[in-house]
Amino acid sequence: MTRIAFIGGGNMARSLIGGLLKTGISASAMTVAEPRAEARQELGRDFGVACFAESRLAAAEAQVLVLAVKPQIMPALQGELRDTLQRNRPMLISIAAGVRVDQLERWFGGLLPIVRCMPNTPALIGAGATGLYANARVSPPQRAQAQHILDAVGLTQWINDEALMDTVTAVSGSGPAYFFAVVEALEDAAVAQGMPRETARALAAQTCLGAGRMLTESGEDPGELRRRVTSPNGTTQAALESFAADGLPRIVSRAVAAATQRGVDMAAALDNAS
Ligand SMILES: NC(=O)C1=CN([C@@H]2O[C@H](COP(=O)(O)OP(=O)(O)OC[C@H]3O[C@@H](n4cnc5c(N)ncnc54)[C@H](OP(=O)(O)O)[C@@H]3O)[C@@H](O)[C@H]2O)C=CC1
Ligand SMILES: O=C(O)[C@@H]1CCC=N1
Repeated sequence: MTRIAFIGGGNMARSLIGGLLKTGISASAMTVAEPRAEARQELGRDFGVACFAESRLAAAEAQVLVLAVKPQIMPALQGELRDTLQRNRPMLISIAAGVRVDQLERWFGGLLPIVRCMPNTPALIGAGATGLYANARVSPPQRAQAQHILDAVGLTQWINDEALMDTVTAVSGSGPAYFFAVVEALEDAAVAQGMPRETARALAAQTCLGAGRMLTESGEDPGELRRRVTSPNGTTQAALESFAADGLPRIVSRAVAAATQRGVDMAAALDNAS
């Protein structure tokens, strides 16, 4: 039985643990390191996993360590995990935004198999999207193991060029927030026209779900699906012309560029600090 230790028991770790339990992995195969006593209690109660205040105790028997702390915390883990890593040589799976494989190798050891990945919060309901990148030390079985862990919470895509991991973060890692922001704006627009907020929310949220399902289930091009909604000189055309006049593609591309750059900058800040 492969033992998996989560270092950090916050939102993303909870999503992954919940997903893994649903695939049939036993709670006894997982441990969690989490400094907050209340969070440890909740993890134990909700998932039946053993929780520890100290990372080295959670990691002691693990073949796979999922590093699920905030990027700024990552360098501090090296002291806590040094002995365990030297003894067990586990595979590391980092989910931290921005943090590069060469940084992980520097902090935790260049000989370790390391997977850098970027999931997203819909992982909580098994509808996540994750990009994964592996260093040269990751063997084919370890690659399959990492994919199995992330497959438990949704779709996975291997990325061959690590520089694109910041793009993954900007597109699907942060992406759920963009769609929530669009739903908020749609809702506000409907309310401004006199619609009750609950009605506006229900219509906007179901439209988001329906459009997403059409896209993923039909396999059709989004442009084609858009054209099918758009009657000549109809209401959709009026809205899309307004979007075009306001420069929607440029707005989106600038936002994705800003998120990508923030990932790069977050990693650079860690270079300067560590
Ligand atoms: N939220 C998102 O949408 C996504 C986040 N990510 C990445 O996932 C990572 C975790 O994010 P998220 O789950 O949202 O964050 P959370 O803050 O919810 O979880 C991180 C947890 O790690 C704990 N922690 C802090 N220091 C240590 C330590 N030394 N040892 C063990 N645990 C520690 C924190 O405890 P305490 O609260 O006491 O500090 C907290 O419970 C981040 O690196 C983020 O970039 C990736 C994809 C999507
Ligand atoms: O905002 C962030 O930095 C994290 C990474 C992707 C989603 N949330």
